[in-house]
Amino acid sequence: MKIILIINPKAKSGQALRYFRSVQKVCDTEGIDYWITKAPGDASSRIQHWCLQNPSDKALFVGVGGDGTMHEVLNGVAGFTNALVACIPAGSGNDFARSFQSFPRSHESIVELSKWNGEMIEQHDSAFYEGIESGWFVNNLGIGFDALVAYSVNKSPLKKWFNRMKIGKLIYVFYLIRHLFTYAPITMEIRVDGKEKSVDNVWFVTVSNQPYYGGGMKIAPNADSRDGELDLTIVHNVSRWKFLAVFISVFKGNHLRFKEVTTRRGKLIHVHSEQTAKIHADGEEAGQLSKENSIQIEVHPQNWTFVRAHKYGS
Ligand SMILES: Nc1ncnc2c1ncn2[C@@H]1O[C@H](COP(=O)(O)OP(=O)(O)OP(=O)(O)O)[C@@H](O)[C@H]1O
Repeated sequence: MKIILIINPKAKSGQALRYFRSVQKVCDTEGIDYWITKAPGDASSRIQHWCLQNPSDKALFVGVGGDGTMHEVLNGVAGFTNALVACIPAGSGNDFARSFQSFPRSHESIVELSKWNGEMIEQHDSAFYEGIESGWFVNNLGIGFDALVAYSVNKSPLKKWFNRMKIGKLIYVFYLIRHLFTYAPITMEIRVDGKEKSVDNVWFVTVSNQPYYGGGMKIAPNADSRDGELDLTIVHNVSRWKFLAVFISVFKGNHLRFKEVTTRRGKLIHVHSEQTAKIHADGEEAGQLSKENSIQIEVHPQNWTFVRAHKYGS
């Protein structure tokens, strides 16, 4: 079994790279391979290439970065039975690591990984989305306001500054408030396992495979990546000020008590709108909804293998 660290040098303004430099010698001694990604998308394509070139070998791909890095690792291993996944969280939000027991950023983690004996394996669900763009996600996919916030955060020149001040997670709140007073909610037709409903004044719909997003907000407290279903959270018909209250309550997962928050659960989801809305998958840009297209999201139960750490690290 090969163990390969996938290091995103851009994650949390270089945190992943700094960690890797501190353990590079241990990797060399322990026989752990490493790839430093060269650009967005590089991790997925290199993993796919490795799996195709080595069909009779197995590899454990350890993402060293944030949720964008884990999103790329998952898109790389999808469909390959010779690839497993682990995580050393080194990003700004690290929502993946809140639900999937990851390795701490330590020298010991590298040693533990090198001695890994095939135990601590778990099967988890992921989901495939198809609209203008298509791909896999493992945390959540959002349409509407939350995608707009995610786009702004990803493009923001302020991200470095927030990370340097050690308040990286607050950048989501910053852009939330910025867009709060200008965002125009839209009507969406939402079909869950064949049951369709038209919902007016939707701020956003989030489809979750695990509870967390946006750097620790518990958007779908009941989501479980092993139950073969996706959890929808729909925020609609809410005034701007109440929306702020709803959003603040998401940090603790208390938003479900608001009548403006509807939840549904299912395996196959379609969303359509006559108006445009941005889409994110695991916080990464994933196209947009418009009247010419819809998006379909389908859960694929237990289709990837995770190697968890003995102790939690985030
Ligand atoms: N070599 C690279 N150069 C530029 N961007 C890269 C490179 N490798 C990966 N990326 C991109 O970097 C982006 C950010 O990575 P990631 O999400 O892991 O870190 P983060 O934003 O700090 O953490 P989080 O998503 O947990 O808040 C992702 O969109 C990923 O595709």
